[in-house]
Amino acid sequence: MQHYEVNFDGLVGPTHNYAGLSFGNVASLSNAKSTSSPKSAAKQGLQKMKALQEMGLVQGVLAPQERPDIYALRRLGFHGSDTDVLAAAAKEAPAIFRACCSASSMWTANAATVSPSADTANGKVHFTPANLTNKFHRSLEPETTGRILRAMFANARYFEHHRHLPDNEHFGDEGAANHTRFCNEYGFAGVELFVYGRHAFDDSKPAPSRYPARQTYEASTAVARLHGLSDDNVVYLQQNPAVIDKGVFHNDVIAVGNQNVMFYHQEAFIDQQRAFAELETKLGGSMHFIEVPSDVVSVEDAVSTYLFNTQLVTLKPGHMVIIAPTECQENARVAAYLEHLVQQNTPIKEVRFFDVKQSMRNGGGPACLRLRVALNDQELDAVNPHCILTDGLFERLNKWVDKHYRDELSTDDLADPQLLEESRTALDELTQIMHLGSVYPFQRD
Ligand SMILES: N=C(N)NCCC[C@H](NC(=O)CCC(=O)O)C(=O)O
Repeated sequence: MQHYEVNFDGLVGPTHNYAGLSFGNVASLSNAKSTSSPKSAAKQGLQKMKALQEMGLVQGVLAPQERPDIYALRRLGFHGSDTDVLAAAAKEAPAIFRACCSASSMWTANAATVSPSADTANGKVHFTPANLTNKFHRSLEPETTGRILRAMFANARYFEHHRHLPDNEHFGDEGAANHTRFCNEYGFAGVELFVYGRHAFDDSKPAPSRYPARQTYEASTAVARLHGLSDDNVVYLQQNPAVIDKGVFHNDVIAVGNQNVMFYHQEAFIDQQRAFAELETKLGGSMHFIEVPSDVVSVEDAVSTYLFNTQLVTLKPGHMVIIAPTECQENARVAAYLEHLVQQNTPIKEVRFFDVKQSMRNGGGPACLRLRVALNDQELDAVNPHCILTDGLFERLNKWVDKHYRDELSTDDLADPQLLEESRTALDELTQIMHLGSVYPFQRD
């Protein structure tokens, strides 16, 4: 049997904009109110997907969500026609309105936590959409995420879907951005590392003081229980609160893992020695722990370049490639470190750079844009085939973007009723291209 790690990248939605919504995410705040380009954002994402497909990897696509979220605005008391709702919300509550327009579902590392069948008690692939409670604009995502995932992974023989955790910060869950699966081979049972920012039910434990810790220990343990993981294949590790306070709002901003490689910054964790020893013992194989020292790359450089928000993909046994944003190339210290890294005797042999600047300006690097799902070939056959990138789908999606997306969008444009119409028309067509059925609220009224 063959095994694959499939990356499902988020397709950037038609309302991609910079509204400065994410306190604790340095890029989001510093680019607030600048003009975005939804068209180039979507195309940059598609180019990355195509490049990975051309490297011989199986590449998937995850559909964006409907925005502006008229339904959220109606729940908040705005009423009348859709145009009335948009106008009143934009005028009376502009900050809430902008939050309801975010295209943040593009960062599919936050869509869900996924456990491959080799790790779970019932031998199925398990999915739990992330509740994303820490940010209002992101808390609007989980219901539709759940519907889209069910439309992509529909076969109950292979796939099990859970409801997102209770919508409360005690169970704040940010999905795969804080979850890394290690294994010797994708098809073998692995060890799932859950990284959390704070304990919600124990105030005596360390926590950041400036910026929020979005993922709680209690959320991580709940997901592990839902997925039927055993104590023998789970490790928990706390993020260093000091780096959260420097802008590391998810673990994937300071660490990335693949198979038996853990690439991370010296200051990423607390109690790392215990956790790494446990990880190695539970994996029953030898791990490569590649630590980047602070005097070579500072946390600030890691945050501004997204050195760790890179994808680490295996092209052939023992040959991994880092998929990095061009920001890493533009920073002399980070570029020099990467050049040095590929000459060391580790499985990381190459670096390839990609321009995902439209996403980076909101704090989303290459790793944020993808959700990893390890599958065997029977499971892959059971995935909705219209969500797997082929040359044909790539071409079709590019044409679809050209037809429906704006070249430029400012936050003032978000109240334009025409934008809502354009977004719905685009998504309606997309559900036909990707055979998703009626996953969006406007299709279900
Ligand atoms: N690291 C991972 N896995 N994901 C990155 C998510 C970026 C996202 N940015 C935003 O939501 C900004 C939207 C705005 O400001 O308009 C966030 O902070 O949740």
